[in-house]
Amino acid sequence: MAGPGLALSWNVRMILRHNPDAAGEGTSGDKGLLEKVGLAKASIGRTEVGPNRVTAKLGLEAGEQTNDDVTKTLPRIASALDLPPTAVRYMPDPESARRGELVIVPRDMLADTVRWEESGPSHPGGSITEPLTIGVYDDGSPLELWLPGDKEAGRNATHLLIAGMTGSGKGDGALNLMTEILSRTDVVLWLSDPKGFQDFRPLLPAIDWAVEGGTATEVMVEAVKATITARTEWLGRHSYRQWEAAAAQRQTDPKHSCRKDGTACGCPGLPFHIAWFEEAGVSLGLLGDDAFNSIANLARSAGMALVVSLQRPSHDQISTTTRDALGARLCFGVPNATAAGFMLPDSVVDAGAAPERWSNRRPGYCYLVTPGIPEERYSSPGRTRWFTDTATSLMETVAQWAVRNGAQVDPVTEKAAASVAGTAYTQRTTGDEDENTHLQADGDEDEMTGSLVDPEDEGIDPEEELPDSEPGDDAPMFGQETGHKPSPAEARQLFAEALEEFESEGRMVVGPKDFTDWCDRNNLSRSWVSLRLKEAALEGRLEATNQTGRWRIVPALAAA
Ligand SMILES: Nc1ncnc2c1ncn2[C@@H]1O[C@H](COP(=O)(O)OP(=O)(O)OP(=O)(O)O)[C@@H](O)[C@H]1O
Repeated sequence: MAGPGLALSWNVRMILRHNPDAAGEGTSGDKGLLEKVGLAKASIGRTEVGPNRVTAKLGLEAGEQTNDDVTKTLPRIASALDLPPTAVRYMPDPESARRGELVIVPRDMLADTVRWEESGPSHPGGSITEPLTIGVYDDGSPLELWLPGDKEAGRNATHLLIAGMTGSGKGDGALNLMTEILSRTDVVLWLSDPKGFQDFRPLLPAIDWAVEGGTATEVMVEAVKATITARTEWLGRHSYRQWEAAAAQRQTDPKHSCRKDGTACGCPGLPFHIAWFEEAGVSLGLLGDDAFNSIANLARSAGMALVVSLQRPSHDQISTTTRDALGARLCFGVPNATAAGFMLPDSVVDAGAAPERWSNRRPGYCYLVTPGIPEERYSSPGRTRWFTDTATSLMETVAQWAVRNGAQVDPVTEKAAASVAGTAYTQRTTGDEDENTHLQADGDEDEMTGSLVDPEDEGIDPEEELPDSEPGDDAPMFGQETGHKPSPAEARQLFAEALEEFESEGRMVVGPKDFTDWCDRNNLSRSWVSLRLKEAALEGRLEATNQTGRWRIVPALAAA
């Protein structure tokens, strides 16, 4: 039975308000269309028409063609219908190699930019369990995601990987998400941003801990590791199989008591926790994939999510293992199909997703692959909202609101972070104090790009006997008096003082390179420092990190 609903091209034209008959195509138009694109023997079944969406069941001739053939013809279908390539998608039926559904979204509803301040946060004062709305899909429905899991909704907790090339609108996309997070009442945010909070400055007051610079990020990662353990333990003790909104509140339910006698314990709640690593190519390069990986795998059961943003989604920035451990992806325009393939699952690319077609010409356009959203949606483009200068004052308002009404860090997370980061955490400054005193642990640009092991130190054998420095070995070359060479006991004392000084400055991860000036001042060699660092680790003053030659200071000052 042929009805008007059966003709794809007719419906597409109707939606676009073109006169269907003018083109000489009525309900019989589909045959011609399919023939033109090389699918002559395919048949179109039930067709549904929405305000800006036509979906049609497609059946291919048995044994002749497969769903892959349809995928290949998508650009030609778009051409035949005179639509942009991203307007046509195909969802293969997982049960059949020759059936699927063609989805056509004729009008690009994303072409008009939407300013963020026109709508502002979607659920101000709500819970992080409500959807985080970051824009719209091309059919006008909300573009949203969740970070915490929900057993009843059948949704897993996830981390998020955000990628896009310069100018693709990744920065504004991040602001959409961050303003959503900060307008909820049961979540705490930590942020590492090597770009000096360029995009996020108005929101800083609401961020519990914000760091820039390589060493400070290392410290934050060490703190995240420690909090994972403490938080998982807390959730277990309070009988939560995974984090849920009730965990963030004071524990008044006997079902979630840590007391043996089964009465309500009244413990303070544990807000959801997000650790956000901007331009993570830098931090990943510094920290190594393994460190990130292990964190990503364990954090989800601790009521924590990682948000990781990357400019170049490729193997040299992040391993496939880490990428997969992160789960959800938000992909803005990318330079080429390889980058798209790295970010999006094959099935999503096959269904028509092609972020390389936008590159940086369509800022804000993105694909979102995330738990809780039906897979058919993954290949639908969305657009995040635009942040202009006029958004700043509303961002500041959101931040001020969050300072008063948002979640405070809980004692469990706070203690675990302080036990590792010491004063770097306990004396952290927030944006509402002094903009210029943010923890910039080293401010050393070089440090941001390369290995943390100084090339000069790479060859050092830590097992080597303590070398006797030759006189003059460490003396300044010109114009300064040859300094006094400290005795071994003095040297150790100076070294202990140096560690205390690093600690008081919040520089909680150190290596020989950090002692360069100190060596010059004290007439001691870097190889002596390397050995002394190792000894200090044996004594418990330092602890090894995942990076060779980098040591974490075990806080003494915070504990005192
Ligand atoms: N949804 C949007 N609609 C319209 N313009 C947008 C949108 N999102 C971002 N833009 C604009 O596009 C340009 C690039 O955006 P943005 O700076 O966020 O890109 P980016 O990917 O973060 O680039 P970079 O990595 O260089 O910071 C900016 O001028 C921004 O205002």
